[in-house]
Amino acid sequence: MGSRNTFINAATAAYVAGATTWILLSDALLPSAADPHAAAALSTVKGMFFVCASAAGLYVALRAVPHQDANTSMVGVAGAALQPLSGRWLLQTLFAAAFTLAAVPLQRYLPTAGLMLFMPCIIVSAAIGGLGPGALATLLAAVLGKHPAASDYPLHVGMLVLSGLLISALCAVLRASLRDAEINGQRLQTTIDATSDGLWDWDLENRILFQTGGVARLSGLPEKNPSLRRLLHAVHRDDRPSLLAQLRLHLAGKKRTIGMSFRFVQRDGSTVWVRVSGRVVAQADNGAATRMVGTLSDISEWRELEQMQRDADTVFAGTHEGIMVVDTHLRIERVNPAFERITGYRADEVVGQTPGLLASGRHSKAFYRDMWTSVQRDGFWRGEIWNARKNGSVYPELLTISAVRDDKGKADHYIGVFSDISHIKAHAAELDRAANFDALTGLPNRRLLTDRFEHAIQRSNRTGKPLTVCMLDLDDFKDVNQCHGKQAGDRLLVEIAKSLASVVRADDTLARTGGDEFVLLMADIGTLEECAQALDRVLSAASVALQLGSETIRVTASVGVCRYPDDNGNADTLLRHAEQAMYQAKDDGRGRYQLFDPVSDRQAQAHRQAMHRLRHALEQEEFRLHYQPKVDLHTGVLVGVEALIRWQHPERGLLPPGDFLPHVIGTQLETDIGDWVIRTALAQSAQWRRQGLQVQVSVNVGAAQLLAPGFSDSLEAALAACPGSAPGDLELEVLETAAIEDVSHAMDVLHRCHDMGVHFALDDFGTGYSSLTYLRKLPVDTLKVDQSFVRNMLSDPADCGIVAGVLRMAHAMGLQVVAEGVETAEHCALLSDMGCELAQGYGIARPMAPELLPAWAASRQVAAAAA
Ligand SMILES: Nc1nc2c(ncn2[C@@H]2O[C@H](COP(=O)(O)OP(=O)(O)OP(=O)(O)O)[C@@H](O)[C@H]2O)c(=O)[nH]1
Repeated sequence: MGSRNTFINAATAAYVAGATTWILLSDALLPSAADPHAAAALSTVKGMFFVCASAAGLYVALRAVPHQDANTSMVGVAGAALQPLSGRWLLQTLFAAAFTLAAVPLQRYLPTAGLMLFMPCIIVSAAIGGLGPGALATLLAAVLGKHPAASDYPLHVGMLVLSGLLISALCAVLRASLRDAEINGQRLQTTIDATSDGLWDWDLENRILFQTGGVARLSGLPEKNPSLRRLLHAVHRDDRPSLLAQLRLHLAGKKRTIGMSFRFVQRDGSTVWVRVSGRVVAQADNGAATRMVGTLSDISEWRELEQMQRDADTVFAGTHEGIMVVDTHLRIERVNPAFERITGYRADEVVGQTPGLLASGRHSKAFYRDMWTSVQRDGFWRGEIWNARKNGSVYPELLTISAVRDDKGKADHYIGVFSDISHIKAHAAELDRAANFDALTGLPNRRLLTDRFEHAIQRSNRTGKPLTVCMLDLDDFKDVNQCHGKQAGDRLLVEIAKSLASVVRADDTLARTGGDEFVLLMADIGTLEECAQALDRVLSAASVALQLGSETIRVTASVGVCRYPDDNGNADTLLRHAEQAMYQAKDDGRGRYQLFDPVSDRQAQAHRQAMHRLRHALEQEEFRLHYQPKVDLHTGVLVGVEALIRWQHPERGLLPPGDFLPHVIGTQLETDIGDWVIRTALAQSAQWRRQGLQVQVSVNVGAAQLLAPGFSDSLEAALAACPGSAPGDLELEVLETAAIEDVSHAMDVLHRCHDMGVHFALDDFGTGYSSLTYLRKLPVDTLKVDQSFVRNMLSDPADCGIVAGVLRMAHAMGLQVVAEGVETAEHCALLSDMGCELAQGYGIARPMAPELLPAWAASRQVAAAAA
């Protein structure tokens, strides 16, 4: 404000002085005019010059008048910015001096001009250099100007000095103002350039939009000064209507300012959030807005922060985890709704309190100390903790405490996030129960038993006291289910479990390991006598009675027992031994206990190994079939062969069936080997047929094989797989004892096979007890008289009588008879005399390899022909 007034005063004074000096000095020129016309013209020129000069001066002065709001405090800054200008003062001073001195000689040529001659020098020096050079030029003009004799010369000098100084002062002020204006302009530009914001100035009358580079930059438009229309076009389609609505409201005077956030869409499709603020600053007489100014700010970062804050607030409020913010004095600052839900405390009840409010009393002070130590050291702690709700109930939570650090790494506050894991714990307990305990009786199951077993063994090792392992299996429990229903069976199992639990000690383990199977681990039973007493208690507990209405159900149990460390194996071995002993107890009559016997265990082991080796032999095709001829006793001609299995053992050579077959009797392997024998015999029969030798092959079929499900189907398949042989070529020799094991089933199978064309012989006839009625129903074609009768028939009349009886009976039933065990020619002769048609035995031929049979058969043919 000060500089503005100073300027106006100086400009006015300079005008007064300059104009007066001009009038005085220029009027002195008039007498030099030759005539009155020339004087009048000169006066006109002089006046015009004055008008032009004063107009130019007025224009410069008005333009240079400092703005009313100019901030004088910035002059200092501007001075600094214009430092280079002040370095020129010497040059300007020298110029002023030289320019003024140059005018001195001109006085001689323009004597009438007088001191006026120096006015341009003064004005130029003042304009270029300001007060200093202007004053110097004035001084030099006053001192060096020619001294005319005119009486008013002192007045002229005085006017020159006064106007020179005023012009210099005016120029100085003018320069300072110009400098200020330039500095302010630069400052404004620097400020605008320094911010990413933009300024805009909208001339509504002329529809012109002035704007700084920031506006164009934020709008993402390529042109430097985009039009209002273009700008609005760059505004996001969704934001444009509200922006225009605001603008309209403001222009209509219904809103004091505009201020809103919106998005500019950039050329790559991304958006930039900006905030516009502005207002009308000028209005026409009718109140219509003529000018609006405002700013446009980049608020992308702010929006991002705002979004993050909003997200954080949403998480804080909406998460299922409880959150508490604690200050460095461990006072709760803030909690979220989930905290209130989980703990039952309202926010206003806990803010200002310490988290100790939630302590359940289940953790020691050391626990909390360690927890906070790790928060301080590592920045966080995570773990399970038991806390108490407002209602006093204690619950487990999974808690994470994180330290929030400031710029210097010092903890600013702490955030605790926790979730109530009661349901997870309950679920885990439930899973644990399901995984480790039997659902029906609640006793440990096999899985938990394994764990307890290890501990029991370790404990026995520690204490030196034996561990008694019992496996208990209820006898004929199936019958309970069948007679009384499964529910009754269940109830009995529960009763027995309870009863057994009541006779074992706390340290002992009672587990249910199967349907009606329990395992007992009893520690601290020293002598065998004590053991026997304990087992008697167990047996009597197992036969507890269950009252079902008027009925009483009761079962006995068989218990197998082994004792560690006498039986020094691991848990699996001990269980296996107890199980073997249990089966032994069952075999010995049930309702008793049996100590494990290592000898029978070794036999069982040997049996398992043999089975394994035999299975391998079958897979590796180590079995062979040898064939023993059957001949017609009258002609001596070969009529059939009996296939007999051998094992071509890689190390032990050819083994007879008695060395290996007993191991497989009654097992699946017996059936598998039997199937192999049938397939091989059929293939061999087909091969002989191709060689011109038609001979019936007999195959022994064991009871297990015959009665196994699907026997007739597999036989049919074997016959179909061997088209070169006829079903009549195959005879199955069935033991009499096998045929009577399950009569109706055997009968069924035999009939089905017989229908396929397969022949049957009843082997070892006479050793069983089959009734004649039953024998008649069997579809057998041949009876084989057991060799025990044949062998002794020569010496034992009783055996001879049996053979004769069998022969008579067979003939009466229309059956063939084959005598086995024929060892001598006398046997053959006697049998033949008795009417027996067929015979086999060492006296006729030993079993032989298949490739030898054709030659043997041929030799018999030759002998028969010769006879
Ligand atoms: N009620 C009931 N019966 C079960 C349960 N689990 C298995 N069983 C039956 O228990 C019986 C066990 O039979 P086994 O042990 O093989 O035979 P057993 O009749 O006891 O004869 P031995 O053991 O030879 O004395 C079977 O019939 C199973 O179906 C169960 O949870 N509840």
